[in-house]
Amino acid sequence: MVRVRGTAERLRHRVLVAVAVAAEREAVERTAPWADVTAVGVGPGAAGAGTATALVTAAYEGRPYGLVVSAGIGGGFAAGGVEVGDTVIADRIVAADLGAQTPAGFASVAELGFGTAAYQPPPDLVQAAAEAAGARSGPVLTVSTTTGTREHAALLLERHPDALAEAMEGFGVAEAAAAHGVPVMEIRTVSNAVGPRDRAAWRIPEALAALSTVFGKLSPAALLP
Ligand SMILES: O=C(O)c1cccc(C(=O)CC[C@H]2O[C@@H](n3cnc4c(=O)[nH]cnc43)[C@H](O)[C@@H]2O)c1
Repeated sequence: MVRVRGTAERLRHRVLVAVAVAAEREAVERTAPWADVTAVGVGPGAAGAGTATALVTAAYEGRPYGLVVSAGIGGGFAAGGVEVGDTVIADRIVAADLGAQTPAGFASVAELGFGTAAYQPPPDLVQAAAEAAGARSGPVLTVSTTTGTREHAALLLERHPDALAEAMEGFGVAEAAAAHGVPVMEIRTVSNAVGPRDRAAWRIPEALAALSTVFGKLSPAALLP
C-alpha cells in the first residue's frame, strides 16, 4: 500500500520525473526546470530499476523525493474519447498484463494473491494536475507489449472499460515509489491510438511537444498544492 504523505510534508521534498527515453527527458526538461528528470528505459522492469536507483541515491544523499511522476508518450483509447495530442493524467496505474492466463480468462497478479495490480495516485494531485494542464484523468494501463491489434485493444477494454491510455512504464515506476513510501503520478501525452499497429500513424514529435506544453503548465505548487 502506498503511504501518502501530507501536504506540508510533500512541500519540503522534490519531484522526480521518470521517463523512458532521452527525447522524453529533453521534452520535460525544456519546461520543468523545477523537476529532476531521469530516463530509465523502456518497459516496467527498466522503469522500476531506474526509479528505485534514483530514489535510493537521493535518500542516501539526504535529499529525498516527495513525489515521483512517470511521464512520456503513450497510446490513447479512442473508445474513451482520447485523441492523438491529448494529455491523460492517471487516476489509476494498472498492471494490465501482469498475471496468468487461465481457462476462465486473464487473472491479475492481485487475483492470484501476489500483491497489487494497481496503484492510486493521490486524488488531490490528480485533480490539481488535470485542472492545471487541461487534461483528462482516468486509468492508464501498463503493458509489456505495445498493443498491435483491434482484438487485443478490445480485450484490454473488456477488462478495464474506463481505460484512457496505455504505456509501458507506469506500474514499474509506481512499484519503486511504493517501496519507498513516496506518492506517484503518471502523465501521458498521446502519440498514437491503441489498436492495429500502424507505425506511420505515430505522431511522436507532436506528443513530445505536448509533453513540454503540459509540464510547462505544472509547477511544484500545482503538483504539491
Ligand atoms: O511498433 C513500432 O514500430 C514502434 C515504433 C516506435 C516506438 C514503439 C514503441 O513501442 C515505443 C514504446 C514507448 O512509447 C510508449 N508508448 C507510446 N505509445 C504506446 C502504446 O500505444 N502502447 C504502449 N506504449 C506506448 C511506451 O511507454 C514506451 O516508452 C513502437
